[in-house]
Amino acid sequence: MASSASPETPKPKIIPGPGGYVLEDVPHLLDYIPDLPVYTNPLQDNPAYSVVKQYFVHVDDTVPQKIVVHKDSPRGVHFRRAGPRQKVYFHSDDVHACIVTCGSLCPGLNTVIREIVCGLYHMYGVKKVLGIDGGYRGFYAKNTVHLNPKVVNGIHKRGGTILGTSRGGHDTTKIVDSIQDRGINQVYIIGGDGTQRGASVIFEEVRRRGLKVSVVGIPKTIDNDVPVIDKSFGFDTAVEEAQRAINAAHVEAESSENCIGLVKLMGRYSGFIAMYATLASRDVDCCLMPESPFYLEGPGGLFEYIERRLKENGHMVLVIAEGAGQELLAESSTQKDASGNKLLQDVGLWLSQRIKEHFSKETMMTINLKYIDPTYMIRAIPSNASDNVYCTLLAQSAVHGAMAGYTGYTSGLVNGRQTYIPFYRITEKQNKVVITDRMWARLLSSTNQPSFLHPKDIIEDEVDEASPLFDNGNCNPS
Ligand SMILES: Nc1ncnc2c1ncn2[C@@H]1O[C@H](COP(=O)(O)OP(=O)(O)OP(=O)(O)O)[C@@H](O)[C@H]1O
Ligand SMILES: O=P(O)(O)OC[C@H]1O[C@](O)(CO)[C@@H](O)[C@@H]1O
Ligand SMILES: [Mg+2]
Repeated sequence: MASSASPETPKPKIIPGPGGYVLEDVPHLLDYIPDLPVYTNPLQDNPAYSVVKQYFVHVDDTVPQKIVVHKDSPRGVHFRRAGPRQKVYFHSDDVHACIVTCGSLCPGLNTVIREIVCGLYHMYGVKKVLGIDGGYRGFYAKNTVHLNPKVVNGIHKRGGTILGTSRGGHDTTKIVDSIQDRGINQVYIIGGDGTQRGASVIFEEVRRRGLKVSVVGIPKTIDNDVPVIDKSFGFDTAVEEAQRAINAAHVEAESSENCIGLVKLMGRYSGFIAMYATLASRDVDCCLMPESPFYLEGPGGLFEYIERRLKENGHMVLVIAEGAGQELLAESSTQKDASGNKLLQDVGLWLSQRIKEHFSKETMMTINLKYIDPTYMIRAIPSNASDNVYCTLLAQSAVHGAMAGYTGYTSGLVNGRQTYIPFYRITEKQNKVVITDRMWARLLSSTNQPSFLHPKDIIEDEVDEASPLFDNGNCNPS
């Protein structure tokens, strides 16, 4: 169904209220297709929900972005609370949904696919759900697969994505042509920051064409670099799996004299995996991340610290995120992957080499170094129990929002509540570890590593820049 849409780029829907309250609302199909037929939500007749008090989310329910406030502070930015609405804008028989997974693998992708299919089927009676094969390019260059609860049963126990995924290949016109030609009216797009940027331009094109199509993002990434949300699904599982590599490094290091266990972990631009794996392990003596510059030689440098730790303890464990210290490598790479992400040099191998050279040439100390790079092993696994529950809630929230006619949003957890976040808030920046925050101080005090920084080197981050993992008082109460 098409209508006479206004061609201009949609403006953010900012709704002010008393006391400095601001709702950063998400678009609705009614914004550009007036007079849409409205239906009663079929959930009201679903026996599973018959005893739930106030099952439907109140139209005015919103969730604050910041929950730590002062008594005089303004009420601040809020997002629309996710969940089922009393009225829906799709008749179940008319829904033709599709699901696509893009970017790299992440534990939980299959769980989200499963729960979107089952949510649509069991909660709303929707029978037509297509899986798009192989990421964005699958819309126009690959086959599709029909999904139903039987097809997706049990897939949450498997790593990877049953739909396949890819980088690159985002051609907005071809993708929206495919959506239009196939009569798809709900598009569920699972992926990281790049994917959400792709979803945002698909939504804009859909809106420009005036199509009755809800475009919904579900944020995934083990790197946790998607802003605003508490954390991305798969992160927890990846951190848990990284413990196995750190444990092995510790066992090796403890077993030989002057032994260094060095572990490289994923994290291209953000060091969350390295930081959380370090904090969880307590066996790590030093954690290096892209957000915290370091140097090797001289007073206060890494070599001096390693030497001290070996003399004190006889062994040590180092964790380095793959994006750390890239500026120190002689040749920094200018190569990019198909999506435009920087392809990095192997900082783990480089650091191993530099440490070995330093101790053989500059000191009388004989060292042992055991290098472990678990690479894809931390993400090519099924999600753990906590991520599985998280994926289920994200997927169900995504479905409720699309059925209620919302579009152009990412389904995300903010301060422990499911919300709908407008795409522009998700795509405007990347989430990074804030090294002026207490959490980094906690890490420094747990490892006793040097900070490699002087207070004068630190440019104050604005309070709003702080990562939700630190700032929201939920995942990591300060
Ligand atoms: N600015 C953009 N506009 C349109 N499409 C984009 C944009 N950035 C990335 N994409 C598309 O999104 C898809 C996934 O992007 P990318 O490979 O960067 O992974 P991601 O979603 O960031 O996940 P991760 O980084 O966790 O692997 C690719 O198909 C890519 O072409
Ligand atoms: O080799 P691939 O599949 O492009 O993935 C590598 C990247 O994926 C990520 O894990 C993001 O999921 C980055 O940390 C890493 O650099
Ligand atoms: Mg990314």
